[in-house]
Formats: sequence, C-alpha cells, structure tokens
Amino acid sequence: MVSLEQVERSYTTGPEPVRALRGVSVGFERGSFTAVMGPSGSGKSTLLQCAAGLDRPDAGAVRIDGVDLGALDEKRLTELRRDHVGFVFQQFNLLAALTAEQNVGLPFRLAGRRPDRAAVRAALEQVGLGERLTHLPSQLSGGQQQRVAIARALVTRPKVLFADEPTGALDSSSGRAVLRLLRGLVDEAAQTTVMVTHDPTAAAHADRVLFLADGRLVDELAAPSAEAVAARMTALETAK
Ligand SMILES: Nc1ncnc2c1ncn2[C@@H]1O[C@H](COP(=O)(O)OP(=O)(O)OP(=O)(O)O)[C@@H](O)[C@H]1O
Repeated sequence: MVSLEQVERSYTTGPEPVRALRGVSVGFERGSFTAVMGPSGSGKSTLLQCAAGLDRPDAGAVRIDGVDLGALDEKRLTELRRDHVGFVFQQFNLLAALTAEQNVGLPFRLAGRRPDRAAVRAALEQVGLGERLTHLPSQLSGGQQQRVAIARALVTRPKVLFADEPTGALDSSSGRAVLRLLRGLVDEAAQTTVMVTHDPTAAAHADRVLFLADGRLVDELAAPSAEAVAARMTALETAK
C-alpha cells in the first residue's frame, strides 16, 4: 500500500547538514501494522513525514497505492493527504473550541464539504466514543482525546494511518486502550497502520517492528514480543 525506495532526506539548518534518512527502502502491505523504533534522532519522525507526504524527500520515491508522491504538485499532494492519509500525533492536535463531533468533521470542512454526519458518528462509534459527541476536548480524558483524534484520522477512510508516538502522552492504561483500538482496526477493518514508538510494549502490538539507526533501516522483527523488541533496542542504544 505504501512503499519507499531509496529515500534520502537531509536538513541544513546548522553548519553541517544532518542526514536524517540515508537511503531507506521499505514497503507497508495492505492491512499490515508496522511499528518503527530507533534511538532518538535516528529518523523515525522524518520517515513517517516523508511516507505521509507531509515532507518531501531529497531523493528517492514514495508511493501510496501506486501513486508517486514526487510526481504531484502541492495542490494534488494536499488532496491526496486529505483524502487518503490519516495522521495521529502524540499531542492529539484537537481544536479546543470544537466538540468531538466537530473535530471529527474537520476533514470534510477542510475539503470544502459539509461533514457527513453518519460517517462522523460511525467513526466516533468505531473508537468507542459514540456517547461523547458533544464533549469538548477539555471534557475528555487524554485517552479519549486521542481516540477522537483517531476517529478524525479515520473518517475519510484513509488508505494508510500514520501515528507518531500516539501513546507518548498517555498513562499506561489509556495507552493500552489506544493500542488495542489500533490493533482492532487492523484486524477488523484491514487498516494499514504505521506507528512510531519508543515503547517496546506498544511496538509488540504490531505485526512487524522496523529499527532505524542513523537514518538507516538496520533491523526488523516479525511477530515481535516486548522482550525481543527491548533487547534489540538495548543493542542499538549501546552500539551508538
Ligand atoms: N525540521 C528539521 N530541521 C532540522 N533538522 C531536523 C528537522 N527534523 C529533524 N531534524 C534532524 O534530523 C534527525 C532525525 O530526526 P527525527 O525527528 O526524524 O528523529 P526521531 O528518530 O524521530 O527522533 P526522536 O525519537 O527524538 O523523536 C535529527 O538529527 C534531527 O535533529
């Protein structure tokens, strides 16, 4: 569903360019759940941003469902992101003045359309918040706010859902609920999902874990257990 081919991305803010991604090639199959791990600064967020079309690589290609993002102008790329990509952030990024229902309806408004109420309600029901339609973010727990953010990411039925540390701001029990929700979306709706995380327990919910170090993919683990993930991470951290 998503593929990266020899993706390179450097940042030149300081005197020396930082090579955040150095030739990353990887595919994410339809209906798969992948976790991305690696030491701080290894390029995880950059990988997610490039794969989601939020950032453009300096070299290499990103394809979503066969469409080469590099061949799209800004307008088409924005439309593709809006219609086919879901993104969830660590800090939820909900609008404080809008109810859960209005937040989930935003992708329609951004597209200049009237929100599809049935789709909005179905998305909130899918994340277990069918009873919280008129609550403001401040009236919801952190875990519930993240679930609203997931409903907003899902309401357009995206081809792929990207999540950058979706449990990073949550306590462990609401974090587990969010992970069970993501796992359920993959199992029941074949929602292709890619998640960056620092937490081996979170990564163990995925089908596969990719390990990045210094902008390169250095390892991967299928059917990961939290213990195996933690052991690989310790090896990577000490190899630095
Ligand atoms: N917008 C930017 N401008 C300049 N440098 C950047 C930018 N974004 C990322 N970098 C640099 O690129 C490298 C990779 O960053 P990235 O955020 O992808 O790593 P990460 O693995 O997600 O890190 P963390 O786990 O700490 O969030 C880092 O050295 C970072 O400082």
